[in-house]
Amino acid sequence: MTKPVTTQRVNTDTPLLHADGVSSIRGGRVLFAQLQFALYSGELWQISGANGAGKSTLLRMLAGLLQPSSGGVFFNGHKLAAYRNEFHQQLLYIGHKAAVKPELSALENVFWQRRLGGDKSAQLNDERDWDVLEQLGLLGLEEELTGRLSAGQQRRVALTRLWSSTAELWILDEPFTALDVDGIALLQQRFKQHLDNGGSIIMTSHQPLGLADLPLQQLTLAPLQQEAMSE
Ligand SMILES: Nc1ncnc2c1ncn2[C@@H]1O[C@H](COP(=O)(O)OP(=O)(O)OP(=O)(O)O)[C@@H](O)[C@H]1O
Repeated sequence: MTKPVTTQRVNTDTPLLHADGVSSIRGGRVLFAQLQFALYSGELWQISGANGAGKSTLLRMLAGLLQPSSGGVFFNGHKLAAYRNEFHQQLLYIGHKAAVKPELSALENVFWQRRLGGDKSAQLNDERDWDVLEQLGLLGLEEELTGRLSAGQQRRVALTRLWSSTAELWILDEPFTALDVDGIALLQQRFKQHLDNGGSIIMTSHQPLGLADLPLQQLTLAPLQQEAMSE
């Protein structure tokens, strides 16, 4: 079982997202229990913990992709299940896999990400997509099949969503994976812009983050003595 350890903060406003007493039991193992978590607009949270501690599981719960074994997740004070459409309009979730279509070019991936993100005006070869590719250092690779790009280049294609989306809440599983030093700096700059605009971010990362000018808050899933439980 793991015990949540969070930093202390005092804020009386309604959180943008909060988890109230959530627990996860997977394969008869308690990953976390009675977890309390609240995220407010403009905040950046890092969820850390050992391999298998339940970080991805918690992110998927917070993104409404997985039901907690007990407890609930709330967006702007509304239970997710009853507020799904509004929540999805404000959510950008990127899982730990690259989340790109390998059989499409980088440019096609960026287009489809924009279209599937709800932008009905999006067109293939959109100037905005070229801008995003340029910002991510992907110019010259736009016609390449994404599956043939390197791991870091594929990650950059996946992360273009952070440049084209208008979602308020980003939930990102290991976004820095495979990025080089320049890629990490680019992503940190984008985080800062998003937070300065009042956006919020929850992410996992195994790396200690050098986010000196970003107000990082920590939630650690720490291992406790395991108890056998049924799901
Ligand atoms: N679909 C599933 N069914 C049963 N158990 C699962 C399932 N998915 C994950 N688990 C288990 O839940 C535990 C937590 O997995 P999770 O991916 O959340 O860990 P993590 O903290 O993100 O790990 P890592 O740092 O390695 O990415 C693991 O022991 C894993 O085997």
